[in-house]
Amino acid sequence: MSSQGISSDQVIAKLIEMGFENSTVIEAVQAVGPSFDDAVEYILNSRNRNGDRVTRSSKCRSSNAKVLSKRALTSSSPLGQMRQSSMLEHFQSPGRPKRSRIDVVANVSSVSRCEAFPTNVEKCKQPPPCERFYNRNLLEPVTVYCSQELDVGSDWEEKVNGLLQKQFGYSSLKNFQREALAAWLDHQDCLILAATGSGKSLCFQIPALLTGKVVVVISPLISLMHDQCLKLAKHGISACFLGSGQPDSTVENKAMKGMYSIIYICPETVLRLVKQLQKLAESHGIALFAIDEVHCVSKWGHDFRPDYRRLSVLRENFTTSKLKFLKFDIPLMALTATATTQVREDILKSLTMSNETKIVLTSFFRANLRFSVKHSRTSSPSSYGKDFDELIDIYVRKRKTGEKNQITFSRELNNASDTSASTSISEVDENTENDLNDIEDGYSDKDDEEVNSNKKNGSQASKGKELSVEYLENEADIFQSVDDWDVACGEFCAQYPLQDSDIIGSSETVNPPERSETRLQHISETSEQGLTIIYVPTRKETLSIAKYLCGCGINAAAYNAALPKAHLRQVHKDFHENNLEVVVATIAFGMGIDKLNVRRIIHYGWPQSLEAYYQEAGRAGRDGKLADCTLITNLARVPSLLPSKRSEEQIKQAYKMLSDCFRYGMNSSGCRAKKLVEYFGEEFTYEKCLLCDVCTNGPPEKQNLKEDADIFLQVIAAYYGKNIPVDGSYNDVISDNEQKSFMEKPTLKTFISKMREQSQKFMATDLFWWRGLARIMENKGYIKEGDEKPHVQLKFPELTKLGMEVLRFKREETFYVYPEADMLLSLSKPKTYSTFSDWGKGWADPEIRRQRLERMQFNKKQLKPCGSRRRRKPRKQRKRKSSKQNPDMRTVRGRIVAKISKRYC
Ligand SMILES: Nc1ncnc2c1ncn2[C@@H]1O[C@H](COP(=O)(O)OP(=O)(O)OP(=O)(O)O)[C@@H](O)[C@H]1O
Ligand SMILES: [Mg+2]
Repeated sequence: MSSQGISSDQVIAKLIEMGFENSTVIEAVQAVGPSFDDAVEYILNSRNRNGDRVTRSSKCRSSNAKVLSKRALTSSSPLGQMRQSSMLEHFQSPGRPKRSRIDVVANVSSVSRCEAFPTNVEKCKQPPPCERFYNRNLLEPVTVYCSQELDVGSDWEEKVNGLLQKQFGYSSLKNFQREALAAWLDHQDCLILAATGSGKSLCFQIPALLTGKVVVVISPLISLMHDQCLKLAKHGISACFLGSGQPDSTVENKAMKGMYSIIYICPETVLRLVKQLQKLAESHGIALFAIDEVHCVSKWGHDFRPDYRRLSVLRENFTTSKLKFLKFDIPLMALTATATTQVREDILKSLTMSNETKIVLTSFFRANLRFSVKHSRTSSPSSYGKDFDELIDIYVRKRKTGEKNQITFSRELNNASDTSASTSISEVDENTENDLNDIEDGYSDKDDEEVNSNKKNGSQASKGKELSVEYLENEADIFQSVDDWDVACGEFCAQYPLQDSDIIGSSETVNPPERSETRLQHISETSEQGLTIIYVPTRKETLSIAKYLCGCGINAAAYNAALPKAHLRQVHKDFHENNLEVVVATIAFGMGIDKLNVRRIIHYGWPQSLEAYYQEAGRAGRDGKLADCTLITNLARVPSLLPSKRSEEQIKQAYKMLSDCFRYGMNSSGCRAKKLVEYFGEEFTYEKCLLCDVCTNGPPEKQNLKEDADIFLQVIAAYYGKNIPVDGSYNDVISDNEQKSFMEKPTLKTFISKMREQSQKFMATDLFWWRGLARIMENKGYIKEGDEKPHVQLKFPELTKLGMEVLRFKREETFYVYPEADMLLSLSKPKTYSTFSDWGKGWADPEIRRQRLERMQFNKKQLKPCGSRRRRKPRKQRKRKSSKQNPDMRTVRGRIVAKISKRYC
């Protein structure tokens, strides 16, 4: 026993735990006796005695060692709880003969990353810089010297795998992770495009563990940073996050002193801390800059953050030319799960990533996700009962009796949605009554989607609030600020020992895709109910749906950026601790969040893009088990662009993205997973996913729509006065004198009225049929949008050259196509009268007319008290406006036909 009251064995054990070599420790204890301080001193001095390199930081070594030894003796937690994985353990092959000892120190000014890692991953010529240990309470960095020269060699991967196993509990790296790490070892910039839940985070976490240098991760949301830090801490890795506008700079100061292995930071803060980060690079070394969710860089992406665009400062300020102590530019690693080819190019350019940037691309396909699309009105609480019946069944009816339901919907939030709830009962009838009219409204003459959106949101706005773009923007959570929580920063110290329960995921997390049916055998179903996230477009809907579900006995909570920050944190906490069953959220929730047992994602209403949709759907099934991604939306309504500040260019792009999303929903014949991955530019190697609604139910029957297509082409050609030339040389560009002014341009609806007028057969064919057919004909290249302004759905159809040729030469004998979702919907609409003319004739009978008028009067009266006047008014306005725009409406016949057809539809 020493004077400090510990035995030689205890000192040896502690020193070994700290990562010192066995033989070195024994030698030291034999030399100085059972004194922890002296043994550390002895080991450190022995290196100097051996004539190893001494550098600046060696001056503070002994004080650091003292701090460490003091902590080791006083800390109640075992030392092991403070340490990160030892470089030695990962690089030294067992039984390998010892090499000369090298004193490696914290000052990395003389030790570049290349010294720690070879350029060609064949041979490591230099040792790694150092390993740092952290005291959980003091968070003092302590330099521990690696006593052996490293030889990473070609088996670096095995060593990383060992580290993976120990630190994370994973058996091996995935292929794309291996590629990304190899690029980083080679000092290359790297753009990683891999599916949601594939494990991208590991690509930037491993470098921190390997080098002992700091990894700086740029992340868009505090909740995401928090989530990742928490996970790292559980895996024994110290991390912190730095948001913007922090009143207390303690964590930031510690971070800039290199006290955390991984620093999560928002883009604004990176821009502010460039100088400090340069100092950090000099004092401790920065292994890499990771830009997570890098699609936020791109204006063409779905979640553009202007500050992300300024991240080119990373390339400008952390190069060898700028920082003389660097031997290589600090590599950039950019990661995302949702980037189209255009977005990828924009990322590379905006971040000024090197020309040799390695692009690591994996399949975007998530084999265990079951995609489907369903139709619903979704516009009011009256739809909830039908739409969430299955969900209620899952959570409530099947729940074991006696289990107490915990309602997490707070009183204040409850009050917020009272308005919508109070109208729900009276709206049921009204909605049923007006269903068809409402559907027709979805494509009105005043069909500017943005305007429609304002109208829609406006009707949802709380009473007393003025309807303004700002208010609507506020309503929709279009742009999520980084400060989504009530904390600006936080630190997470490594926690040891690792519990089994802490090891999240397994090597089976993502099943490698395989061919055809055998693939499905790997996807296990689970009986657990798991969690559900319902994504809705507006904040108000988060509240009303959460309230509805709570009323049904589900543990549901609302999440949107306008709710109190403390509530948002609580929801996150409850979500992670499985205290919630359903989170009803705007886009503010979920990006990057890794929760294994999310069993279903429901999009209730149109998402704004397929990127957003796929990103949000990607929260499901991260345990590799079967999970559902359902889009429930009003297929009869053309989706609208939620208001936001956009440049003209961005508006065009936003419409394009929305239109792609709309077409995804309308698709009735192609595998949904295939559509999604192909959207991201991937060639889908399987024929189908075998899981989605289209794969399982099969496509609808093909129909020969030759006659429909012909009349459609004819009325367009007739309008533009096109005498079909004999040689079929129709020019796409309408000459100046033929070109009508914007206001005069006929809309799709105008052409539909013409077709109804001209053909007995098509008199009763409704809008959705033609709308769907117009899309199909547009895809075939027969017609095109004639307006310069972008639209989600073709609005001003014009003939193309091909369309003209088809018409002129009657090239196609048949026109077999799969009717799309809205076309099928129009077929399924209940029709009171067997034919349109039957219904029309009814007006001629005085008794029938009297009854109908009475009913209309009655309905009008009924609608007034339940707030439907707001809904009716715009319809009247539209009629007036349309009569100005549409010459047909000026004639009595035109008006009657339009009125009757509207009533019918
Ligand atoms: N090598 C590996 N072996 C097994 N599982 C792994 C491996 N790497 C990562 N994982 C698992 O992958 C899961 C998802 O990881 P991560 O959060 O990094 O995904 P991501 O690709 O960033 O997804 P997102 O795009 O949604 O942010 C983790 O919970 C982890 O369990
Ligand atoms: Mg991620």
